[in-house]
Amino acid sequence: MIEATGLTKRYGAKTAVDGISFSIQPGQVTGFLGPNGAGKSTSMRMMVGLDRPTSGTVTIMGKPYAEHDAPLAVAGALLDAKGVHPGRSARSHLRALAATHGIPERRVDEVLEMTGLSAVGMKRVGGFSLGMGQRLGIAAALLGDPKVLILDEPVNGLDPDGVLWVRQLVRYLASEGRTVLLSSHLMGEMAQTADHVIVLGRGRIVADAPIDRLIASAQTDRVSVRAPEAARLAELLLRVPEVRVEHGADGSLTVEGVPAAVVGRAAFESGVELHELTPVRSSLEDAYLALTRDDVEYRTDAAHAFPPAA
Ligand SMILES: Nc1ncnc2c1ncn2[C@@H]1O[C@H](COP(=O)(O)OP(=O)(O)OP(=O)(O)O)[C@@H](O)[C@H]1O
Repeated sequence: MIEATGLTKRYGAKTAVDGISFSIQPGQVTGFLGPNGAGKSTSMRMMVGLDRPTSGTVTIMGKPYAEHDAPLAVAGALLDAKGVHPGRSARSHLRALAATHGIPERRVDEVLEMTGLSAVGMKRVGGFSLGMGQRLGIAAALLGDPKVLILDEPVNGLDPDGVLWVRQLVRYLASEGRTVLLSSHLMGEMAQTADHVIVLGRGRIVADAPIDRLIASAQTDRVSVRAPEAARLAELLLRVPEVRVEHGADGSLTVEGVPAAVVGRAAFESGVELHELTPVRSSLEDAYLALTRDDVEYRTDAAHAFPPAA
């Protein structure tokens, strides 16, 4: 369990984390989401004592991380996969880490095996790909067989196989009763991995909820429709005041503002033939974008970023 109370971090005039409180539960995967600069990494660094809170507290299994006798057995973190000496081999890096924490050497082989790095354990880390570096960072986080895993963008740089591996690994670790917190900007991946999400915006919590509830909260009436007489159907539907209709490049219509039953009835009563009538389910991305619309620090106005070709 990770618990924060009034957790705050200021860097000069900048408030990176602004008095947040939360409780991250064992036995599930919690996703940490938020736009660039929202304060996710700063919060994670404070959890493992790499940054000192300006005020407030964060504890892991009931105590600040640094106060535990065997901290690597309490929490393992992947925060900066580049923080390894490039001249060292993966194995020697992990052996040194194990030795300083009283962890038996056979555990090094176990984590190399778990992360698929056994074959390259003797290779210099400087020659590692981004994905191999991420795997080594995860291996280091797992070294102490910790109760809590804190992973900052673990799938960054991984190929689809690696992304799937991280998903299966963290789900397995959570099923064993561990607490797993991970950040990612990949909403589709997060939707398949997390049970619960905490969304930050400008250092504050904008949502803390089970993922299903968050996605459901973004559900709107949206229906995908295909009809041979699409233009006529659109004209009919637009007579209803709250309806908006978008024409897709593939000839489909997306109808917003009324449920599928209303669209179906309107088509039926007017004798318009339908080939498809599908309610469009909201996604984690829809929910996330709606929640963080006002909290994006570095915004690109798409209309200006991509001017229409002359
Ligand atoms: N050492 C530092 N000194 C000054 N400002 C910092 C420092 N570390 C972070 N910040 C600022 O604090 C804010 C939060 O940064 P943080 O890295 O925690 O965000 P994040 O949510 O992890 O973003 P990203 O998704 O881009 O990784 C940002 O505005 C950042 O510029």
